[in-house]
Amino acid sequence: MLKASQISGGYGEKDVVKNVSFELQKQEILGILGPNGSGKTTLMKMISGLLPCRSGDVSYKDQPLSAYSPKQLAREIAVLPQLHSHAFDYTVRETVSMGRYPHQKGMFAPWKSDDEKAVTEAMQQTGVAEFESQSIQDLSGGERQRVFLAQALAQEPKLLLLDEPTNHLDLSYQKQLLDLLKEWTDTHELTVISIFHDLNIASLYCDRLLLLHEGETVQLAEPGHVMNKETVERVYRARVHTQSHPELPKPQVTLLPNHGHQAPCEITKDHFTITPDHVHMQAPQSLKTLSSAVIGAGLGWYHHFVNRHVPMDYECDDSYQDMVQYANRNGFKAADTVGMMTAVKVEDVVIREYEENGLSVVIAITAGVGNAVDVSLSHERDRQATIGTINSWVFINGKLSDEAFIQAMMTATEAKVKALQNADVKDPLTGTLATGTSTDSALVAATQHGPFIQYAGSITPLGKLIGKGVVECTTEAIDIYRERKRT
Ligand SMILES: Nc1ncnc2c1ncn2[C@@H]1O[C@H](COP(=O)(O)OP(=O)(O)OP(=O)(O)O)[C@@H](O)[C@H]1O
Repeated sequence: MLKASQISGGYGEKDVVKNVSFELQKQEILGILGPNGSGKTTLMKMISGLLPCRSGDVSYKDQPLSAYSPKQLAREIAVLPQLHSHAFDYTVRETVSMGRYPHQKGMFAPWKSDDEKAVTEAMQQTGVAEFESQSIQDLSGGERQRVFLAQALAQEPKLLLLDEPTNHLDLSYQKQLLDLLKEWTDTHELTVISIFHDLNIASLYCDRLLLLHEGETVQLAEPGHVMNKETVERVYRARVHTQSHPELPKPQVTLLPNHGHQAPCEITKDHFTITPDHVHMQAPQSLKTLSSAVIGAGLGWYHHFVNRHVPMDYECDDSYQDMVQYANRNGFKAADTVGMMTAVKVEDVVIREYEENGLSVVIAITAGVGNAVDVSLSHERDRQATIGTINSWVFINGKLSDEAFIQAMMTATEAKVKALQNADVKDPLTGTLATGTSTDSALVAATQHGPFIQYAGSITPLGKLIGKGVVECTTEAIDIYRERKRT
């Protein structure tokens, strides 16, 4: 399709774009990224033939751009430049209709049904049909942007060149526009080159990214290769964190600002309140949390931690909503709360502090073992899970890496299993040693201040504290539970 071979060019004596090469695949979306002034717009002008290349060449369908007349080129390639504030006093329909000019033969060519169809379809798909009789001067920046996109689409190009198309668009229209472009690459065999400032949007929608720095190619590859922490930090001179998108295998970049760091704090037993209804730990500030709770599950930052007592026969179609309402009713905002449930009496919770070598943790366990399960034989059971739960909370005064969070969870789970073995808890169905109950839940939360803790496996300093603490607290909680059952 379009091929740029070692192109250099710019303004005056200076080369702004230096030795850039790429070959477009048909129907792909290629994103051009780079900091301000890195030469993105200049490159786009060179690709579209607006600015000549000082060296190298651009070809389209194996012919140099110069071999095409402007009208021939306009039938193949549409350009949507950055939106400018000035606009002529045309109606939306008139503006979109101008996109048909390259397809018309002669100055006074008749308006054909193909033209009408292309204009109507483009206006409908970009959501501007409702404004068709209005002057584009009376539209908002985002609406105007969509009108010019409609004009470019009405042109029915094979290649669309866009300069920051989502500028001025709200979240919903950004998504609509890019979903539409993606769809057109399939349905209309469209190929797209687009400049983006938003790395995350570019990563989500582009097949490949061309990252520029001072006019040179840093990388030309799939988003997963281009959007790595080191490259982005070096080129954009900003601290970032990269992680994967929650639904797609596409990297996403988060800025790490200099401000907003929380003051140091330390979790102690004093932060816990115990009522007949729940155990509540209110942290002095949000804690980074990994949990399998009913609400606030997964990784996040939370302020309130609630272990709620529910009756043995608790049944609810939507325990998530039930827990949200419970949190809100009790004055903990659900969005700021990790909430678990247990049928055991919550005043039997065992809470202890452990400290060694400058590390400290607080562990809180409620244990009911009526539904104990041997996980190695659970495939033989057909009973539904009922409430009878070991809820394990591990609060860490320290700054954990992601791997330390996961290892802390593993270590706490291994320690829980060991406590069950020590207490000789059996799966009532199989008569074998239990490894947990059918509805156990676990939480690891950290202040993210103080010593940096990279690992939390069983033989690390933190792992040793968690192992000892969880075994001791779980063992005691099981003893209390059994004592209550006996009396
Ligand atoms: N018409 C021009 N005449 C002279 N220099 C120009 C002209 N247009 C751009 N430049 C310069 O060329 C360099 C690259 O500009 P360009 O607009 O291509 O960057 P960009 O990556 O698109 O930037 P931005 O992200 O800010 O839009 C800049 O230093 C700019 O000042």
